[in-house]
Amino acid sequence: MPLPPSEPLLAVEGLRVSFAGAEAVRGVSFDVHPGEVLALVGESGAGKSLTGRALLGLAPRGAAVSGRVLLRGAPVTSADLGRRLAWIPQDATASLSPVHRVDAQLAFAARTSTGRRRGAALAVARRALAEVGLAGAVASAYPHALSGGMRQRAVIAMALVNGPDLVVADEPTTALDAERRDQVLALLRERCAAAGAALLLVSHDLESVRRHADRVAVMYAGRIVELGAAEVVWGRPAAPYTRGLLASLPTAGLPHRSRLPSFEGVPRLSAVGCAFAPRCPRADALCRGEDPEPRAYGDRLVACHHPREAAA
Ligand SMILES: Nc1ncnc2c1ncn2[C@@H]1O[C@H](COP(=O)(O)OP(=O)(O)OP(=O)(O)O)[C@@H](O)[C@H]1O
Repeated sequence: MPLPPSEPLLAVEGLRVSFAGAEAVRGVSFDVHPGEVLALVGESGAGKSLTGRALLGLAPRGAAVSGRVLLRGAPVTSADLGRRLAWIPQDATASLSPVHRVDAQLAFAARTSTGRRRGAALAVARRALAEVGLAGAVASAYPHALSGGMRQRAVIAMALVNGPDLVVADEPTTALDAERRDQVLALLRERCAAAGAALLLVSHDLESVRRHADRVAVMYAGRIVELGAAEVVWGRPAAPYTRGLLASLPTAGLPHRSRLPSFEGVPRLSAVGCAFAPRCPRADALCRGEDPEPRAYGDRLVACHHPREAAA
């Protein structure tokens, strides 16, 4: 069912994930719109994967999760996973079963969550595989007979086999070299667009995100610090953390002296104030005393007491 442009496909509201009282995701809110590519970026440990997993109901054992996740206005349930919501985990190709043919594995996915009959499910599976360029003998091979790139395509076909509204892909290309990474992401984006599915891309690969995302949410220490259209956030970052993150790109074109001089140290999670304050060149007493809430700053959201737009 098509949605009015203003109504989000997915609404994440105040998502929190903690382990034994220690919060790893600290009140994350964002929307995903139909058909868009939204990237969650940030350095290792920022809480990107946990956010992606928790919103699908796949938080690891021992995690306490709170907040609301609405799909087309209704709370997400376990029945949505594999049907309206698809998940491409890190190292997804390793999750293909070595003892079943690729088309049979997709057919299984197309049967269990939809109630299709065996023959219909196999036809759907083969069509999904053909759409990513895996047809004939390749489609009915065992995973070990396929190249790494072919297995990646099979994983994309598997995610899309039931026509989901949203695909959540967690670092889908980490194991690949830069050129293959880009090809796989381009294929993933193209197939999602063709199927009318939105894509939530969890990634620390900033170069790929620059090319493939419509919007970007930058995470730091369990919070979103900046969220907006990719060309806005990448072209004119406003949060000091985003600017530092982009300066770490070799192609960002910033003179070395304009890079964040204090991009060292660790986030401050237990104390009051902004978690980035110990590393931030703009931090003052307000930053050390009060954690900034996300608020509108021009055409984006920024959680910073002293946002300042700067050319990247
Ligand atoms: N099962 C777990 N038990 C305890 N802490 C966890 C668990 N999973 C994640 N964490 C903690 O939560 C924080 C966020 O983890 P997460 O995997 O979301 O980071 P990330 O931003 O995806 O990083 P990366 O890019 O390295 O995957 C980390 O500090 C991590 O130590």
